[in-house]
Amino acid sequence: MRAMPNARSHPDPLVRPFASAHADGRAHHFAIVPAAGSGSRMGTERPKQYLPLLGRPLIHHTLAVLCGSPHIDKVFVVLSIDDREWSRHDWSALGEKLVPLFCGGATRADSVLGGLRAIGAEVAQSDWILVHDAARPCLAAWHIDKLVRELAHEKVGGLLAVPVADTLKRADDYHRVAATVPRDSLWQAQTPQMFRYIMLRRALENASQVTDEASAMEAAGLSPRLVQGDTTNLKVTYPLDLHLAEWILQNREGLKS
Ligand SMILES: Nc1ccn([C@@H]2O[C@H](COP(=O)(O)OP(=O)(O)OP(=O)(O)O)[C@@H](O)[C@H]2O)c(=O)n1
Ligand SMILES: C[C@](O)(CO)[C@H](O)COP(=O)(O)O
Repeated sequence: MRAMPNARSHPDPLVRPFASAHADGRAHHFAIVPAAGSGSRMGTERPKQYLPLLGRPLIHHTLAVLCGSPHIDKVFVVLSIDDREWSRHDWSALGEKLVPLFCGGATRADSVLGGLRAIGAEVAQSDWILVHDAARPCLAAWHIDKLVRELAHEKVGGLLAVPVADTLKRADDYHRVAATVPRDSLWQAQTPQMFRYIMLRRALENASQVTDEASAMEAAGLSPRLVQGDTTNLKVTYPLDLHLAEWILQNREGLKS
């Protein structure tokens, strides 16, 4: 008869019966960086995370800030199974924290969930996971500091976000204004989004068609906390964003809010 696996040491945290912890008794912080997208809105043949930005692949800037953060123990970057670019670049300057995982999926949520599954054996259930888009290369150390500090005593976790600053219009099918939408209480979600490993994994396993981690947590009935960031942490989506990102990185010191 085949021996039953010991549930307490089972590699899949969803099977373990109670929250495990590290030997030092504290929750650790890990980053997951979804980088398996094709960048269709950018319109370039090369996926946007590898486009040159100040002499390095765009994603190098993103990973450098995460790897350089004293808060973060390891940085897992989730790449497409078919990725042809990663091995063409030198990542050695980023040090030992960086771990590539070739397990990206069809959507951003699939890529994040693939990453969470892949690291299941080395994280504790209550560890914090910071999910950050590869396509946000202007993340700054102070963004991470603020997020980690403000969420340290939260049960659920939360995300960086900025209050909507413009008047909002809902369009009809002909690009005419159908309505003005009250912007009170509206925020634009950014990343990192920081949640406990087991809660985030369960939420994503059960969610359908979510565009960020917070949405999956909301679908699970939880209320992530909004931590105010700033617009320098932009997502490079369209060609103009690449120029804005370059300017922000070159002028970073003068932009600290
Ligand atoms: N299947 C996917 C799709 C997206 N991403 C990642 O999720 C982040 C945010 O997604 P987005 O800006 O939409 O990137 P793309 O999907 O590459 O862009 P587009 O939607 O324009 O195709 C990016 O770092 C992207 O690489 C991913 O890991 N796996
Ligand atoms: C996660 C995100 O960056 C928060 O703004 C965003 O939802 C990603 O969306 P995309 O449509 O995959 O670019």
